[in-house]
Amino acid sequence: MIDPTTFEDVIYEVRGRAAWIIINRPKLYNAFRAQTIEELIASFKLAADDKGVSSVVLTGAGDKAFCTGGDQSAKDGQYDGRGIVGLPIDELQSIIRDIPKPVIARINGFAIGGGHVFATLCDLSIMADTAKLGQVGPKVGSVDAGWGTAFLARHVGDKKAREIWYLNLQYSGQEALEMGLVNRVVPADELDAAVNEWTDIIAQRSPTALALAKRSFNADSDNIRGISQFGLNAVKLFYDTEESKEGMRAFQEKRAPDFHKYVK
Ligand SMILES: CC(C)(COP(=O)(O)OP(=O)(O)OC[C@H]1O[C@@H](n2cnc3c(N)ncnc32)[C@H](O)[C@@H]1OP(=O)(O)O)[C@@H](O)C(=O)NCCC(=O)NCCSC(=O)c1cc(O)c2ccccc2c1O
Repeated sequence: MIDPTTFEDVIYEVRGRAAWIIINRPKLYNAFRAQTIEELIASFKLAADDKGVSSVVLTGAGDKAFCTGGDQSAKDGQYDGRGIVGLPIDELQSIIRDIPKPVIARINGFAIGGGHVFATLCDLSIMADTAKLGQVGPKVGSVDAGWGTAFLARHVGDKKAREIWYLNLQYSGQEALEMGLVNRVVPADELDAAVNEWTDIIAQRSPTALALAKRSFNADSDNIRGISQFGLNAVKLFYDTEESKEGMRAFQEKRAPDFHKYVK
């Protein structure tokens, strides 16, 4: 039996017909550690099993960040929990796809690194005009190869996905909208109203039709799950290298990383 009141890193609330799953580590810009991922998985299981819930909202606490990916202060090579890289990140990514209910990313601030991948995986994304999206993997010695790369390219096109991963720029709501990465951009103070409007509409729709539509969209990209598993196993080896650790240390020490000696 999952008891969300015992969660430390995640707030789980049912608001009307929508389950709100809120990453609650605002001081760390809602970066995740292993425990956060476990609580997120548990939250999605609760939402999946609750017949009163017709959609899920994934978001971050506060106004600074949606999620900025793996907690670099909890990482020394691998992360600190179970799973291939010390995070059951693949289980969480799978449940976002497999839950037979639409998942809406409420992008209230930075969606960076693994947070960017979550936003990519959600069925729909509504973004505040003050928020920013971007990838940092090659800047910090990491990569989410699969959902983060190949699935991103399905949304924004191959060239744009490569730009996002190779240059690690940050993109505004308007740019994210233009590249097809989000569905809607609204003023920050209208974000909740926009999310509620969509969860209310979804609550009126046939749950079975929605579940079948979601499964059919997923079927066309399910091969990426295999790429993702392969990528995760490769990243596990990468995390133990000095090259990857240089990226992580540079972020922690607030300096630019020096990767020059690793050029192939
Ligand atoms: C989000 C930022 C662009 C914000 O920059 P800004 O300059 O505005 O603010 P600060 O950098 O000073 O950040 C404020 C404050 O928050 C802390 N913080 C932010 N992000 C993190 C984080 N991820 N971990 C720990 N702490 C964080 C920061 O240290 C500051 O704290 P102070 O105490 O000093 O005030 C910028 O912060 C940024 O780029 N953050 C992201 C950094 C990052 O490296 N993210 C992880 C990338 S790797 C990853 O997420 C990942 C995800 C996956 O899904 C994977 C799957 C498979 C394999 C690998 C994966 C993987 O590696």
